[in-house]
Amino acid sequence: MPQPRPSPPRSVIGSLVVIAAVVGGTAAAFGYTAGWFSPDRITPNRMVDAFGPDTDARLGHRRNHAKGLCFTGSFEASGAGAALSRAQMMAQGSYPVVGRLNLGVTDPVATDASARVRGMSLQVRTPDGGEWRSAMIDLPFFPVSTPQAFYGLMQASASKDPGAMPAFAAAHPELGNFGAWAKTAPWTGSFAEERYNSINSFVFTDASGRNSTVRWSMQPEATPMPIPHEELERRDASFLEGEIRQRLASGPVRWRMTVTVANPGDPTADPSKAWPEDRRTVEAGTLVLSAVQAEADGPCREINYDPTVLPDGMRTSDDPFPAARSAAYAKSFDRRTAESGHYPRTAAVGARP
Ligand code: HEM
Repeated sequence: MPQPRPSPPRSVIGSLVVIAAVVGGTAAAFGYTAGWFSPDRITPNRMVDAFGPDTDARLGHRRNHAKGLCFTGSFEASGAGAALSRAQMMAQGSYPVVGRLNLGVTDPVATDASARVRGMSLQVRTPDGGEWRSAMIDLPFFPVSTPQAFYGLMQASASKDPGAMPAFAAAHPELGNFGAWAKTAPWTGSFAEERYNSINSFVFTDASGRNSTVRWSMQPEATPMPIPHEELERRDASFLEGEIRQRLASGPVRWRMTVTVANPGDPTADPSKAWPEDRRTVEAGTLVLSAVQAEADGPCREINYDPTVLPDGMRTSDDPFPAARSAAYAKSFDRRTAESGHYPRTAAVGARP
């Protein structure tokens, strides 16, 4: 008869219980993050899925702001921004930039005239190893107040139910401001004539440890020339790329970086609310765009312009968007890099006429 096995000592049982709890807890945490336990939970995957089905044309491309082109240049810091942030890119000097001009579309071959929203993404690197990434748009404010509402907006706009959008708009009156902007804001014929805004707020910390909550904008040196939308519709599908290449033939294109400081009580957590016009501003420097490159082969192709990648002296604020954006951009990045075979390096699909 086999000998009964001696019982394990109490300390071993205790360790096993702890390990089981840790393993079980970790699995539960993964399950929770993946949304297995709560069908209504918004996960990064669901957020990215909400931009629409992965059609063949989209494979390998960004799941939003899918059409764009890369650029290189520099950020010429005036030094004035050092009053707000100790980040090296705010100290007077010239720092290399890899950026991306893009359109707020989910289809990489959408026509330029179909995109109401244009974007600019930047990566600035400094000799101390600091890195600043930003993805801005030419809207003055975001259409909705929270990431959850943005998800709801995408679902409502994709819904076959004719009542979905009116119901969403009734529940989110801030959307009316976007509707008014989209109807009345002039269209221009150039990426160079747009003002690009951070929309989200961030916290800058100066050398003495003082914090300021800020938003920033890239203000064009070029004068915006309004063009009727019907006229843009008659231009070729990628007229914006052609225009910026032509403009660059006569020299670099510039924007001034303006940092706006919130007053106490300003809505720092709600990007659908613009701050009053009279807020303190600091001219931090000039963005110089010197050359553009097709995205397929360009230096921005593999950059994830995650707005939470910030140098020492800058951090996220109480605005919930950057964290939600970071999670969604990572998912989109994972998908598009895994599908890179569908987006050949030598064919500039995004720039097809
Ligand atoms: C929760 C809200 C948001 C979600 C889920 C979202 C989602 C996305 C995704 C999935 C991408 C593609 C990322 C990649 O593949 O690298 C993207 C790109 C972009 N988004 Fe957002 N976004 C959000 C809010 C915003 C806001 C508030 C702005 C405006 C400041 C913005 C501006 C941009 C721009 C300019 C790009 C292009 C970035 C690039 O050039 O790589 N997004 N967004």
